[in-house]
Amino acid sequence: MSDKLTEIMAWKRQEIAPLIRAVSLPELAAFNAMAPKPPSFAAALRRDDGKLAVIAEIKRRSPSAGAIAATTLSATDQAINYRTAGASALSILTDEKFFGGTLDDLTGVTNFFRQDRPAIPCIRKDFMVHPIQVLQAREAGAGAILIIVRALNDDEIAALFAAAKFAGLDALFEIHNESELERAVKHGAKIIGVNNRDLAIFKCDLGLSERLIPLFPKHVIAVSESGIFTGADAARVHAAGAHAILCGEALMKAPDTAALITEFQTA
Ligand SMILES: O=C(O)c1ccccc1NCC(=O)[C@H](O)[C@H](O)COP(=O)(O)O
Repeated sequence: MSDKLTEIMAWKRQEIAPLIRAVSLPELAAFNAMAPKPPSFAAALRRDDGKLAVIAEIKRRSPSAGAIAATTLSATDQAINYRTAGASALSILTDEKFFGGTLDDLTGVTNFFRQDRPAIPCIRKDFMVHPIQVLQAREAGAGAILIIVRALNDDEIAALFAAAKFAGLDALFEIHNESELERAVKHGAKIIGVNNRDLAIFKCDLGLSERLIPLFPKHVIAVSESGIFTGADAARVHAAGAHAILCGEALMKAPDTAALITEFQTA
């Protein structure tokens, strides 16, 4: 791992160091029992009609694209736009340094939608390394966390996944090659996403989803992430077996969000 992800992970470990304390599984379970239950992320990704579910990402900037939206963009306004346009779930980047997001973005969005039915689930999109971030995600109303297989050792993955389960959260395992897929499956992942973006050179290749998704165990929910801009792109990964796509830049910049989501869903 010698690329942007290495730099981000090094920063993340430094950023959360002052917050770290032991977080036990009973503590997470107790919090889960008393907090309002978040809508199921996993359930939202399997559509009854067989169409692609769209996880719409709120992303103000990124290392690969630079500025995507104004720093002043309201995450809640963007979430309302996505929901109205037909998104099945939301991905909310909470990393500030590289993506311009905050945990408050996530809290604001989940609070806004708390009474809405059907509820829309949110994933906390951040670089998770310690169960304290899982507790933060649950407190902020997320329904899922991200586990980037390549960035973590097996003990860290096991600790994060156990924390997520006890906190009542789903986990999206992100992979980029066959050996990472094998590791995700070994950990019992139920939702696996192929990141089409090579984080060393920032190039997206949908061929990666086409290569890896057909290898997923049948019970796993398959997500294709990054570099999806058109209905034709969505059709490629749908044909490969994706249940859902995770899309940021294209949706953030779309002049007509509903039209693009419909294009993705009907691909
Ligand atoms: O997007 C980046 O530049 C990036 C760089 C380093 C680590 C992660 C990165 N992206 C995180 C993501 O997973 C994407 O935001 C997500 O898949 C959506 O991608 P896109 O639709 O291409 O905006």
